[in-house]
Amino acid sequence: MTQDELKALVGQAAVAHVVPGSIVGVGTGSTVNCFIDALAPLKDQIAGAVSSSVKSTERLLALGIKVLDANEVSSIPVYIDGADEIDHGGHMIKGGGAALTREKIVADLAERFICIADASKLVDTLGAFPLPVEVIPMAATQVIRRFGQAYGGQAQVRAGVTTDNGNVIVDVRGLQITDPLAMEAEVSQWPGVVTVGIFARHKAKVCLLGTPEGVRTLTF
Ligand SMILES: O=C(CO)[C@H](O)[C@H](O)COP(=O)(O)O
Repeated sequence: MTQDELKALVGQAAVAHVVPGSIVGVGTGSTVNCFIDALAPLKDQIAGAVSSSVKSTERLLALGIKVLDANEVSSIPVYIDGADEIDHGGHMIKGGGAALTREKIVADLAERFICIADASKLVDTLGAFPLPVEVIPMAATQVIRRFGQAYGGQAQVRAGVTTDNGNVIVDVRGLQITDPLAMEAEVSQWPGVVTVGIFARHKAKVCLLGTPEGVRTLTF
C-alpha cells in the first residue's frame, strides 16, 4: 500500500469517530484532506466544522460543509488532525504545514484529539522531524539563538512561508525531545514565540494509524 492509500484509509476511518449532530474540529494537511473528502457525504448529519487553516476552510466550503467561527463555539467533542510525528505516549510534533497555532487553538476547544497518520509517523522519540515554531517575525533571530543555547540543534527560518496569522516558522533540526511536556512549556514562554509545534499538553487521546495490515487504533 502506498503512503497516499494509507492516508485515505485513516481519513475514511476517522469518520466513524465523528459524533452525529455535533461540531467537528478539522485539522490541516494531506491526511486531513482525505478525512474532509470522506466527511462530505455526511455533511447534513453534523452541525458544522471548526477549521484550523485557510486551506482546510477552502476545502470544507468547496464540499458544502458549513464552517463555524471558533469564537462562536465553546466545546467540540472531537478534533481530527494529522501529525508529523507521534510517540507511544500520544505526544506529537505538528506544524509541517505551518498551521500549528490554529491547530492548537482548535485542539484546545476539543474534548478528544484523534490523530490520523500513516505508520511512518510513529516514533520512539520525537525530534527526527524538524520542530516547527511559529514566531513573530521580529523575534526570529532571538528565538533561533535561544534554541541553540537551551537545547542545541540547528534552527532556521522556513524560507518563503508566512503563516495564516502573518508570522514566520522557525524549524529546529537535530533535537531529541525526551520530555515533550517540559520543552513545550518552556519554549511557549519565550518572547515572540506564538506556538511551538510540540503537542504534549494537547496530546492525542487516540491515534488511527494506517498500516499495510489495516487501521491500528492506539489509545493513550
Ligand atoms: O501539523 C500539520 C500541519 O500544520 C499536519 O497535521 C502535519 O504536517 C501532517 O501533515 P500530512 O498529513 O500532510 O502528513
